[in-house]
Amino acid sequence: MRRYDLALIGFGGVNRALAELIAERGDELADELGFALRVVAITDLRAGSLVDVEGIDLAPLLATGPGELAFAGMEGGNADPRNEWVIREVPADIVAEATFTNPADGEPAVSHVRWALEAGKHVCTTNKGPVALRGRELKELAVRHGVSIEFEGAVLSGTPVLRTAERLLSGLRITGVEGIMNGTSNFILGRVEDGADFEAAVKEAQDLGYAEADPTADVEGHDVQLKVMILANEVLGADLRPEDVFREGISGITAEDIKDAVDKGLRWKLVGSATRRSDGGVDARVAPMALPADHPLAGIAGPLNAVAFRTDLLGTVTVSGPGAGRIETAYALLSDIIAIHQRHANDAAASSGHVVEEALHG
Ligand SMILES: NC(=O)c1ccc[n+]([C@@H]2O[C@H](COP(=O)([O-])OP(=O)(O)OC[C@H]3O[C@@H](n4cnc5c(N)ncnc54)[C@H](O)[C@@H]3O)[C@@H](O)[C@H]2O)c1
Ligand SMILES: N[C@@H](CCO)C(=O)O
Repeated sequence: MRRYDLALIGFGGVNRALAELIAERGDELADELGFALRVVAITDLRAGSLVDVEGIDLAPLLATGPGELAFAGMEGGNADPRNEWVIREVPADIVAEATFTNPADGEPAVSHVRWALEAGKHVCTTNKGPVALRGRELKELAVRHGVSIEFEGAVLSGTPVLRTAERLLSGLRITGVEGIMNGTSNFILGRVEDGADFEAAVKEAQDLGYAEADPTADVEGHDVQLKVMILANEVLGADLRPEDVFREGISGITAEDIKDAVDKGLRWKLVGSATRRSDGGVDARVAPMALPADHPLAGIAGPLNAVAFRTDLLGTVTVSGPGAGRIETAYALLSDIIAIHQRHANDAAASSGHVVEEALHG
């Protein structure tokens, strides 16, 4: 059976949840998917780095609280993350990048992805920075090195929006996308609608693992701005930069505004959209909107998100599902690994994917 060795860059909510999936359901997944997964390296800003080319024993790491994990002193461990060395030199097949999203220039995640691709390693990432800000260049780099870069989790966590557009809507002309694309802000708006305090709702979203490391990115619309860029670039063939996407967040909406809207049968939602103009250009924006209760997006509640594709032959096709969450986003990484396997299982390049003796698996 083929086996893929993984290097996890960033060991916060998402990559820990991926490690949990591998530790708890690895055998079941191998039976179902036809390949095994093994973690050979982990790096994290706070915990340091840990390398074991024979496979890291994940159970003790997962039994340690996130804030308490320190790799220094463990065999193969170091207090320093040593990202570049790990990404370039440790013999892994796939690099899973899940460090902080930097909406300004995407770094250092852009470099993490570039190092991996240059080293001939596939990349799966949930990090919106590299995809939104440097996606075109990184995809070209991947092609040049005969590897894949997959990023389903960059939009709507594990809900398959990008792959639906790429694989299931091909042949249609997509003229625009519109949706609720931030779990945190949607959760906050709902909680304030229920009477909670705004700041308390932000804290709840952080505790539930929905929010960015700096939740300003959620509340002020930077996160949706990046997602709109990704959708516009991937689905509408645009090449948008942040300054091309008008952005307004939800911080200007008061509890009073929310109550007034409810009294009028309206619901405040943070809506992102990208629309193809008749001259071929794309208009894109992020802004709060008070939607009538019967609007298809008005009922999308809590961390649930939705993206509606406007198409020529089918009219509007909407994909809805979790927009945030640790395990939901770890599933996005798993779906990326499945996509890499499906694309490369028979490649010569994939011969770096190790073959595990059948005998080991019965
Ligand atoms: N949590 C979600 O619901 C969700 C959904 C979709 C996408 N994402 C994206 O996935 C990524 C990870 O999200 P998360 O919820 O796990 O975040 P997190 O803040 O829980 O974890 C990020 C981890 O990366 C580490 N890190 C940061 N910079 C690093 C660096 N330079 N080198 C090594 N480690 C570094 C941090 O120490 C932290 O442990 C983010 O980019 C986020 O935007 C998250
Ligand atoms: N912070 C983001 C994570 C998913 O990208 C959200 O709340 O939607």
